[in-house]
Amino acid sequence: MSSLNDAKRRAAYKAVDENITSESKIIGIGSGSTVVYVIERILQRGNLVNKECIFVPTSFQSRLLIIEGGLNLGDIDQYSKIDVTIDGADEVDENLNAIKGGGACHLREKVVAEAAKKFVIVADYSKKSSTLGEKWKQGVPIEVIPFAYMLVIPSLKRLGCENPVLRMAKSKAGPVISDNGNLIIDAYFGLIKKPKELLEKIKLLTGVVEVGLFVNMTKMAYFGNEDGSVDIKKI
Ligand SMILES: O=C(CO)[C@H](O)[C@H](O)COP(=O)(O)O
Repeated sequence: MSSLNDAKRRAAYKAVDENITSESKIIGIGSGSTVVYVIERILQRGNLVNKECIFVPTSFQSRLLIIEGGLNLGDIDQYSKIDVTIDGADEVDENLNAIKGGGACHLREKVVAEAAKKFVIVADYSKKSSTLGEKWKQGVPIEVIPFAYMLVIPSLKRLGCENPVLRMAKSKAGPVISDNGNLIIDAYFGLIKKPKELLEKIKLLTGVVEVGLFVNMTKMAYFGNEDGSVDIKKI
């Protein structure tokens, strides 16, 4: 296994071991490659423990992971109070603010994170930074209503992004379509010194559904390191 995948797995395993306790009955499951290891660890706990729990997905991908693992699937409409949500991130700063949405799932991820008493991030060492925008140069993922994307692009330029890019699909002609039927614009703003301010400004643009800036939401982050250790940061 590559050192990056090993780091993801170690972070995910530790986060599951320390945060999914016998009290955790409703559990939010994030999206992305690190979350695959979260499910792997949950399955290792065995059916006897897992059958007492409901798992709420944040995407088509995590819904499938839950179903394929034989876990109890729940929807946010039924379970709007979640004990703990564990998710990955594209970049995490020293205050545990994060950029998310590299997998275009940040709308549902934010809902499931906000519904949780505790939101925990799992990531490898490459995601840790002091200021957002330092490592993740692809830009802040912004989910927009298809009808409005041509309006949102110039608005993002006015907010300081030089080159907002409509995310294009890799194995399909045309744009990435989110699980909610929307488009994704990636907007790089350089170093984001004031993430809350930027989030509020983007959120106010007509046509924007959700912004992949998670500000003041994360309680704990687990970072797998190259040497096999895991750094834990708490707020
Ligand atoms: O926000 C996300 C998806 O929308 C993911 O959590 C984020 O992209 C990190 O993914 P990975 O664990 O594959 O690095």
